[in-house]
Amino acid sequence: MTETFQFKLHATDGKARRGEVSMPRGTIRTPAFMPVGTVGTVKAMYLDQVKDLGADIILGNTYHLMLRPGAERVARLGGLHNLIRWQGPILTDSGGFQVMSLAGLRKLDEQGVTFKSHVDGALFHMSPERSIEIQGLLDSDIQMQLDECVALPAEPKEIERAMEMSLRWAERCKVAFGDQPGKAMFGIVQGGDIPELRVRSAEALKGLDLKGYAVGGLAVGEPQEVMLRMLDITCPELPVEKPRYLMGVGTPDDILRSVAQGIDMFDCVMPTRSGRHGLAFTRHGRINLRNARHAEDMRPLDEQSSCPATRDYSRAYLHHLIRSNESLGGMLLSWNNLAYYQELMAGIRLAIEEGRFADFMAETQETWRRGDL
Ligand SMILES: CO[C@@H]1O[C@H](CNc2nc3cc4c(=O)[nH]c(N)nc4cc3[nH]2)[C@H]2OC(C)(C)O[C@@H]12
Repeated sequence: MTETFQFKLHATDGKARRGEVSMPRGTIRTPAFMPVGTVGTVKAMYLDQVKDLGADIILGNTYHLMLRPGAERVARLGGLHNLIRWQGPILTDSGGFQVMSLAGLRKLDEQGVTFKSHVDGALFHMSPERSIEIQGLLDSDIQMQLDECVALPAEPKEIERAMEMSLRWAERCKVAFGDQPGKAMFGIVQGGDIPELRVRSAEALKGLDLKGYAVGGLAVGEPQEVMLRMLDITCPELPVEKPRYLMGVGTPDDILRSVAQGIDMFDCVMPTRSGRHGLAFTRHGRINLRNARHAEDMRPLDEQSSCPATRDYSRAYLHHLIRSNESLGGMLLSWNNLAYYQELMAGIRLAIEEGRFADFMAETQETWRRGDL
């Protein structure tokens, strides 16, 4: 832990990076996977479990928390860490993406976004300044700029307009954030699937000398190779000595291939959301426990795992729980999936330290292909 926000690179292997982010609330070992805690909870998990699995940081969402319980209320209650009992770092997304994907967007202009809450239809306006103010009220450790993420495919002119406005909003967020030594505000590279817009966005954000850089506008339905090509173009434009965060990614394969492009931080609802729907991620690939073939299979998901959900419960029981829509089914598979994601991250970090990341990636992908489900 440090009084200020620091990023140190310990090792590189090709473009893959092994580092750590140090902050007053704790140290984040990178490459890192951040479990998503949208409304102040990593769904179906106790945060002690999340920590014990190796997560150093979790994610919260400005959009959801401003609606419920409300940013000023969270501040009155002592901040998000105090309320949810998570003492490590928290990164909060700024709300723009959630407004586009969840709320009833009413207006988007230079001033910000005006939207109707998906909870009760109430009207809200959020400017870049208000987004940073809300993240401050939440006592967030890593705050994201307000940006406009355009769903792909989109017209180049539309992508350019959104990218340029996001740059202007980044400057306003930097001013609003001011100087908070133990915290960080990250810029977000936009530019869709257009290389020269990606480069322009990255270069302009680099000029703002921010503490970290996210790559946004991806994992919005584009093919994996398009996402990877945008990383291949964007990462070289970002400062080597600052952390890089790929928003909303992804599957285990997405993560491996993005680490290979130089990404340090990830978040995705995949392990928790798909766990609640019956999908298990394992060392041997994915298992859909809804499938009737598991109904009498008394094997656990993986008897060699250190995670009780993975080692001690039969597939037959998990199948029964998911088919019966019992809470315990989602709890056990969320536990299994987050355990698998953190085990994958630990394997990635060690492989980079030992200079064998390419072999680790190939072996892991081969194990998934071979299955043994
Ligand atoms: C696989 O999960 C689905 O895919 C989305 C994740 N993909 C994603 N790309 C993102 C881009 C941005 C961005 O450009 N800017 C800001 N501020 N935040 C972002 C957050 C993002 N998350 C999840 O979001 C929904 C709920 C649509 O389905 C999930």
